[in-house]
Amino acid sequence: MPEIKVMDHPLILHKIGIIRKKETGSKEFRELIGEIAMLMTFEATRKLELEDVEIETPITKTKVKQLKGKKVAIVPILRAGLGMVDGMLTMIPAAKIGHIGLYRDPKTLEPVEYYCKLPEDCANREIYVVDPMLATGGSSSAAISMLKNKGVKNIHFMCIIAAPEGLERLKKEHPDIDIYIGGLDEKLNENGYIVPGLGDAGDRIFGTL
Ligand SMILES: O=P(O)(O)OC[C@H]1O[C@H](OP(=O)(O)OP(=O)(O)O)[C@H](O)[C@@H]1O
Ligand SMILES: O=c1cc[nH]c(=O)[nH]1
Ligand SMILES: [Mg+2]
Repeated sequence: MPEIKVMDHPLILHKIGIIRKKETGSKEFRELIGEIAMLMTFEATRKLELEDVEIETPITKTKVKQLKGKKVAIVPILRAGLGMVDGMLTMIPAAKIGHIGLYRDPKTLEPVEYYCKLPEDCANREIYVVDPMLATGGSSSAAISMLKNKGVKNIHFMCIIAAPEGLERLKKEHPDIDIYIGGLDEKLNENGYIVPGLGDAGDRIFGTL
């Protein structure tokens, strides 16, 4: 069963409070996005399957748990999704990384694709699509459709802030994926920005405001 989970861990909520502040500068913003992504990875990977394997400690033989089956790939939606990758790699260092380049046309709010490079074996991996912001849902829905067109089945989506409108769209267009959200906000404004939100995540991460 697909899972939709809004984070409730105090460390995650505290850090989200800091990135919302308009006076938080790029350096701190970028560091916190990475830390939040790292902490959210704990929740988002809870369903990964384990198997028992026999090993030898320096003392004796014993059984330990190891991750079973599919390997992981992280797929950030450029640019802002890049800010989440290093934090996630701290938790899953062997993950492969795919990149999907999309920007949202400021007038139409429609996603415009400009890049796609995925691991060759992505159809056999557990895929984590990441983007700090889920606003109308256009970008994340398009990215997930691109992956499905390449035969990827096990898709999880992780974002730090979501608008209800984007969550509804994603649930409708991709009812089969897990969705992990740091904070679920009130609404979108007339320009398609999340309220209260945190502004433009990509610009704040890369200092291009
Ligand atoms: O849910 P949506 O309405 O599609 O909006 C969300 C998208 O908008 C932002 O990207 P942006 O277009 O600002 O590109 P950037 O990451 O290069 O800044 C954000 O990082 C998402 O990708
Ligand atoms: O509030 C928003 C909406 C889309 N993209 C952002 O970076 N922020
Ligand atoms: Mg942006």
